[in-house]
Amino acid sequence: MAETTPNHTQTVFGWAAKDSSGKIAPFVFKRRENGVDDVTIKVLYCGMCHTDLHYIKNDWGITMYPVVPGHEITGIITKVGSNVSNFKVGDRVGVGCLAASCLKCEFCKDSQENYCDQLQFTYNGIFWDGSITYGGYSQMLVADRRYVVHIPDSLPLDKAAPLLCAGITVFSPMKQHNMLQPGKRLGVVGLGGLGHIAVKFGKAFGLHVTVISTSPSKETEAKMRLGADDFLVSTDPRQMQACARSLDFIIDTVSAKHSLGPILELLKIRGTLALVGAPDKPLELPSFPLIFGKRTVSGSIIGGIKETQEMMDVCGKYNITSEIELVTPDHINEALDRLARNDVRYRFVIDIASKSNL
Ligand SMILES: NC(=O)c1ccc[n+]([C@@H]2O[C@H](COP(=O)([O-])OP(=O)(O)OC[C@H]3O[C@@H](n4cnc5c(N)ncnc54)[C@H](O)[C@@H]3O)[C@@H](O)[C@H]2O)c1
Ligand SMILES: [Zn+2]
Ligand SMILES: [Zn+2]
Repeated sequence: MAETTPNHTQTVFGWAAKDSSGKIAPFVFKRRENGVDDVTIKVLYCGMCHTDLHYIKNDWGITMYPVVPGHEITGIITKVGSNVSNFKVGDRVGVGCLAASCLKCEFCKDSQENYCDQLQFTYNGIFWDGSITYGGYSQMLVADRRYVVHIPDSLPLDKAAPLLCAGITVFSPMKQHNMLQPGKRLGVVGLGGLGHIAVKFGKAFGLHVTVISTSPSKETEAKMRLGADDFLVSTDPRQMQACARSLDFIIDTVSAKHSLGPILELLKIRGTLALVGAPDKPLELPSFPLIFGKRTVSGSIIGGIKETQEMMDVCGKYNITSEIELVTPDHINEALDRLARNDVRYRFVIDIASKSNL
């Protein structure tokens, strides 16, 4: 589609999945010319979110191949359109999951574009001009100014990249449920890309943080490297029962089907479980832990752009970044395999600029 759109004349090098095999390969494609509301970004780094893997493998049955994944993008502005006043050439910026929304509905007007029903994503979306969007596993991006954020000077662009999706995805529900101030007890289920940033936010905001994981091997690191206070092995009923009714709020970042019952029992009466992980199979919701504990299960998708900028500024203030493993574009497939095996501490980030061309 992009190839047939008239003003899509800029040739870009990137990396795409062409089928559901789980592999990506070099891919040359076209992007639109920089419009009046656009900025052009030289992509320096792109985080590898588990959502990329879901799309690459067509886990959710909605992938439009070829798909150029990547929505944790940082880089430098190289061009700005005539309507752009809040960015200039040379600015350090980031682009997350959002590429377009209707700009008119109640959610767009209230800076909650992420709940607009016409929302289009940075990849595998349909832009306003009808073209398919291609993401950050590529050397250059053209983005509408309304979906771009500034990166504070204090944050390195590689370690800041995962904040654009993993960071805002855990920050937004934590904020909504008043978990940005000290005193409360937070649970984090799944210690991957999203989960480890939730632990960091929890500690920065003075919360007591309990990690709930299937992997006992992660305990030492969770406590020593990330500062978690407690660690529960979710498959150990004794440990789980000993902590029943102890947490105010739990964020569940697990990417595959798992049981919710034992997790819900950890919540205090009237506590909330926020689901952000997106398994391809439905989760079973047992009614007893809900009715006996007056508990709530909620969901949340990324965050709006205003909130993303707020989160970025908070990260600048508290010096919060992702723990990353930097990979060159030649090693994306190895990184995808490791991501699928849950073997990552805690986010792969592609050093896009390490490869000058394909
Ligand atoms: N709601 C949103 O806006 C949003 C945004 C980004 C990502 N996501 C989704 O969140 C999920 C996590 O993303 P991520 O990038 O942090 O992934 P990740 O692979 O870095 O982390 C996932 C964690 O889940 C654990 N896990 C996997 N299978 C498990 C199982 N069966 N039981 C228990 N634990 C298991 C892994 O060990 C890992 O710690 C993905 O499904 C992703 O698509 C949602
Ligand atoms: Zn993501
Ligand atoms: Zn809208």
